[in-house]
Amino acid sequence: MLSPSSDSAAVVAALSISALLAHQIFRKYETSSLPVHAFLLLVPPAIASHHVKSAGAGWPTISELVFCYTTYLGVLAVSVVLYRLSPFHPLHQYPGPIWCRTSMLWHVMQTINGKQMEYLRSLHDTYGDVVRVGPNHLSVRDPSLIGPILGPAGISKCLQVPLVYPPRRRAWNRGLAPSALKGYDHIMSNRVHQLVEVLGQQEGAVVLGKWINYFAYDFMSDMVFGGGSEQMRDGDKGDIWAMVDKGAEIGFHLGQIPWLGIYLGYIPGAGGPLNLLLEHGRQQTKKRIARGSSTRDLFYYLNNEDLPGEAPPPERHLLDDGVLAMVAGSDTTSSAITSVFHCLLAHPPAYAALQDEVDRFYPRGEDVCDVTHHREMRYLTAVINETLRLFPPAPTSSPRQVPHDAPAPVVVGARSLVLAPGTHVYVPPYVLHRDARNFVFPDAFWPERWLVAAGRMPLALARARAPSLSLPRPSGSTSTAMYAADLEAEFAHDERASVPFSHGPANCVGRALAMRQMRVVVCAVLQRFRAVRPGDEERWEVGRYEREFRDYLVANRPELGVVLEKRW
Ligand code: HEM
Repeated sequence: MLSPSSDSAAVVAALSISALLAHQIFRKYETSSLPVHAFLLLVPPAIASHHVKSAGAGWPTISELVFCYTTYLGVLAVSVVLYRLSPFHPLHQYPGPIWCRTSMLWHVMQTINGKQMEYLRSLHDTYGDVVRVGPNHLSVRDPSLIGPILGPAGISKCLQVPLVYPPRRRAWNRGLAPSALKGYDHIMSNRVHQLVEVLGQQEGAVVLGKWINYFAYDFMSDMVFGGGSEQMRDGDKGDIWAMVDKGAEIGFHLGQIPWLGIYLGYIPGAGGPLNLLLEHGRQQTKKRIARGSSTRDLFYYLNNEDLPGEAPPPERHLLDDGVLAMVAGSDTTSSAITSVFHCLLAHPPAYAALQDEVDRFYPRGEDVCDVTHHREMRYLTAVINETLRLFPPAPTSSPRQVPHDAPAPVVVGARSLVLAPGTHVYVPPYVLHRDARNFVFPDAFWPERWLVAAGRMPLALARARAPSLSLPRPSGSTSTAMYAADLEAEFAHDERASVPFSHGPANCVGRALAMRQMRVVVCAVLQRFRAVRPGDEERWEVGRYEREFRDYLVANRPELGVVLEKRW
């Protein structure tokens, strides 16, 4: 309650005007500085409360403080929401659910279950190819806009989700160029042979994803830091994978509401596994920098050790690079390889076709790490492409953002998408991959589609390999048969829309390495083992993988139980 001495109408008016001013400052500068936030949110009501205090009293009462703060913050919140809903907002013209317009909290609530990719897909199915998914956030499903948004003349990466700090990208490019990859081949060879050996020692059903995780982490540690991990030998002693999974999940949610992340950063222990993950990556990096290079690992390039005349980059960039390499270099590839095995086990004809190809190129005794056959292994490539289409390891990838201080809106693509300063844009791979206009039978695993599209397999043969696929019955037809002519007419395959590694100058720098790793591991396992579903068919339910596949920037996948029978 206000004291009788106060002029409450004047105080309310002053508080409201200050709140409206604060909104304009937040809107224009989107600052993430804690002192600025504290000043704008706390100081005006504190000053006002001194004006409303009872005459002669030293300090305002609790009720006077509550009155001032609720009035101020209430007006601020209402002003923000009304502006976001109003025709004055620069994204007003784009369709989307009303709650999405008001706050990113709605988005977080819808995606906290890890199903962001399915949520975005459903929004696009309802609202079209460009949807307003947040107050200042658009999601785009039009393949013709991929180049204009992500390409060289497009929009740069959202700085709240910093991956590679842009000037550092050149060093990453050097460290993952074809010549550098050759230098990592011996590491790949040692680790792949070790994987086959440990898998051969397991009895009964194995959780394949766990072993692929161990392999990926050991390989990444050798390749990035020159060593330091022996998970295949000793197990995950430091609980690294729990840290990676949980840390990625927390980082994903905080990335959507950056101010929340800033506040939590000041509360000791609030980031939990995310902080542990960051700290672990930094420690690994510090040890590696202190040790110097014993081999040409990735840090040999990131630390400019390959450029003798060049000074090393600042330590803070190297620490960020170390954390990024640790997660991006192991979790994504492990996810992709695990998904390949899920798809093969769920589709025995595809497994049989791939086994034939592996046996042709890598019969017993042939070194699976000899990568010279990869180019000719077209079915293997089709299986990997198809797996990455259905289960992209980064299902929504990272957004782009028009800079806040851009002098004018950016206009992109033939459809002249107008993006105001500050707009975030998602181009989610999962959504593009599962659009029937880009890929016919979008939810089906059908590797043959890639061969048909490349002119390497007749459509009729590809169709015969997948008898369960059928197009909707033509109106008036009573037949359930799929006629070749129907499919010919309906066959959609737009490779522009296949973007598991994203697109453009800030795309995945590790693409070539990841493809090499996936090919080698799949060939190595198929050469040595026959992978079968564990006896209990009920437990091995095909739909479970899809249901439990979750999007936390990097996909979180369910355990994959497999029995590996030795082939010789
Ligand atoms: C199947 C495996 C992989 C997939 C599907 C994948 C996918 C992606 C995607 C979608 C992005 C975001 C790109 C964008 O925002 O445009 C990305 C970024 C990145 N990836 Fe990968 N990735 C994989 C493996 C790897 C590997 C093995 C490395 C090696 C260390 C790596 C290193 C990176 C880095 C450093 C970035 C940040 C690039 C930048 O910001 O300039 N990735 N990846």
